[in-house]
Amino acid sequence: MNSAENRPVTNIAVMGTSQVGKSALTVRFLTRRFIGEYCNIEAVYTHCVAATQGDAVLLNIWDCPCREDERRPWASGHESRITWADAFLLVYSVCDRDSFNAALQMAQALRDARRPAGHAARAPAVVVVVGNKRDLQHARAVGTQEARALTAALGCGFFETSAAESRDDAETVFQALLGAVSGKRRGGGPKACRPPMGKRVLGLRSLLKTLSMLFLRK
Ligand SMILES: Nc1nc2c(ncn2[C@@H]2O[C@H](COP(=O)(O)OP(=O)(O)OP(=O)(O)O)[C@@H](O)[C@H]2O)c(=O)[nH]1
Repeated sequence: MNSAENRPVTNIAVMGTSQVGKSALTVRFLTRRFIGEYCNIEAVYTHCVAATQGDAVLLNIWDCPCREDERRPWASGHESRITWADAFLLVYSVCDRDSFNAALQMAQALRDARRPAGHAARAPAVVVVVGNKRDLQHARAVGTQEARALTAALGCGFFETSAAESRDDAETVFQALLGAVSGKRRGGGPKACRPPMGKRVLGLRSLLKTLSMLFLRK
């Protein structure tokens, strides 16, 4: 067994309604870049990160794209994500109240799904709600204090980000998720897990290739 196989693995599902910046945040975290236009592909990115607290972690990030008309992305086909993920990043746009309402409903649905009635309590997932597009202050439709209070009431972490303007916001969010997951795991040992069945697994090299294809298209 090599050292990579001994690394703790953390699975993160990035969810939210369409056009809120799920791919932008994921790509910003993985490459430190904002390219403005993202392929609408569903992919699991595998990446090794040095966690702020503790050793290196192998991260699987499932960027779940959402169709334009899909206002309830948690309503169907999400069971595999719920069982697969250690943590959920629920993204909304601070300029789009519907996307915020959807993120709250998603957080609620995750909480209910991870604690099925009549079953022994299962470890609740780490859920962080992220209000993205903080740079678009003139178009803001969701207040910071309101969002902080409502997400806290659901037991979620909360951040506001700008994938477009900040190089550090995405890093802060993903590191907070990693810290919360490893905090929960302490004593339980690393989880052995794989990318979800049937999903395309991309390393950083494939992601960079996809990004350079996008640049060349422009
Ligand atoms: N101003 C601003 N625009 C952003 C930001 N993040 C993303 N965008 C833009 O918002 C649009 C949607 O971004 P994506 O990352 O593709 O959004 P998504 O949630 O992955 O969208 P789907 O694939 O449709 O689910 C793109 O035009 C991005 O350039 C941000 O922080 N600020």
